[in-house]
Amino acid sequence: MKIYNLKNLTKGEVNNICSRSIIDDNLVKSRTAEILKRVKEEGDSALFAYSELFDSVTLPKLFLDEEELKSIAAHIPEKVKNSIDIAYQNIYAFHKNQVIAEPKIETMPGVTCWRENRPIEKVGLYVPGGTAVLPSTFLMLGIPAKIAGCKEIVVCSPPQINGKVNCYIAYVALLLGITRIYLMGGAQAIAAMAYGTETVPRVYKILGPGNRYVTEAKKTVQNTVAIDMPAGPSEVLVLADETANPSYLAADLLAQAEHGIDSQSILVSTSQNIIEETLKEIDLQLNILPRKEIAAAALRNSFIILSENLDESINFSNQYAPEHLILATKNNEKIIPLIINAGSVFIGSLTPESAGDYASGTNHTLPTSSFAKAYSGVSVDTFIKKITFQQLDINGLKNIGTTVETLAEAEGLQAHKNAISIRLRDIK
Ligand SMILES: NC(=O)c1ccc[n+]([C@@H]2O[C@H](COP(=O)([O-])OP(=O)(O)OC[C@H]3O[C@@H](n4cnc5c(N)ncnc54)[C@H](O)[C@@H]3O)[C@@H](O)[C@H]2O)c1
Ligand SMILES: N[C@H](CO)Cc1c[nH]c[nH+]1
Ligand SMILES: [Zn+2]
Repeated sequence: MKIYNLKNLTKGEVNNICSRSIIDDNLVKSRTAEILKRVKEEGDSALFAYSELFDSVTLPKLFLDEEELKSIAAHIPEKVKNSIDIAYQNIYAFHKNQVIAEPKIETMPGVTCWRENRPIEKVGLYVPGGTAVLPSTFLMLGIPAKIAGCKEIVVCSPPQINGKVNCYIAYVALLLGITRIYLMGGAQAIAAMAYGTETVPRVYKILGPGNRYVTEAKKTVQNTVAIDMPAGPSEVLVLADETANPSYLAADLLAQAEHGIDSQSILVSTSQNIIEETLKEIDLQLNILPRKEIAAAALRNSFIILSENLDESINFSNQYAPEHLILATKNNEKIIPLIINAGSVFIGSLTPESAGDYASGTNHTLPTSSFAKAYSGVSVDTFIKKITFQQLDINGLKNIGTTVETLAEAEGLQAHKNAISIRLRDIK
């Protein structure tokens, strides 16, 4: 991990770190563009070809149906099944609470305005399955989609080496009432859902995290289809003072580092001692991880920042806008109101980020690459459109009439004015 002293960094260097320019993505951009173009032009045949190229499987067909999912799901170990069920309940409870009907507002006597929720009819969920298969992500996307009431839910996930999905993904599908999974990953899956192919239906909005190819593809197809947000590769920023526990800090930094070679883990601390102890802990813990090569590569893209005081640390964090922010200080409660940009926040030494990744209830599909400055993580709202309604009665038309006529005239739009005047004449 690179170590910086915040007071020695120029504004430009801080900007550079915060822009994630450490990850060079020109190659990813050109490869992704090529994949999108080919799927758009060739449809299914490109999808079969990319499965062979990237996933090393020759697929007989591009999806698994309900019967196949049932037979795969039958192999799920009881312990994992029970844990998925508990995670499901917590995620469901947290998201169900997000459905709020707004009251109607009478802005003037006789002028009533309100908004109603409508589910997006066709959504496409991307469930990552490259270096690790993530049934937890399937829960994070599928539960709010179901609560929102989306009619058509298309799900894509990369095929495993046997040409199927694993039993956890199959089990979550059945739990959610999803009866088909399309076997495709990466940019080609995003292209299929954005443009449609002979087999894969085109959707109105694509949601879900993924690696750099997936994220780049989602960003590119935005002139055709809506997306949730750029989500991935994973990141964490830990704010720690001298009271933090270095072994917990190391564990949390490594948890995100093991996601992928391009993950980023950042420690910002006011304590030189905590930094040194955390580095020692990282060495110890890294060596026993099965995915140590991946985590070690991610740590080479990661860094530690020594800051003078907590205010400086918070400013840096707001500028970096991390996907996950962990607060490991003696004054966490005071920091909370100062957080402006973050995807999701984990407070105190007993709140590991892994809890939110799997089961506490909050959504783990979160904005990365500083997009937390403008985007929220996935929620029921991500699957909903809000339609505004209004109704005027005679009183309302009389009350608002002159205002609208005057403004229409000021804009030189006579027909707009007439639409009011013609009615006012009738009710006088
Ligand atoms: N921000 C979030 O909300 C969030 C949540 C969960 C996971 N994630 C991130 O999702 C990512 C999952 O990545 P993953 O790779 O394990 O799975 P993935 O499913 O995102 O990607 C796998 C696919 O990538 C494509 N691919 C791989 N190498 C390629 C290459 N060289 N050229 C073109 N395409 C290629 C293949 O088609 C493969 O099927 C991780 O980066 C993780 O950090 C983010
Ligand atoms: N940390 C990831 C979001 O960046 C989510 C996840 C899934 N499984 C484990 N972690
Ligand atoms: Zn994680």
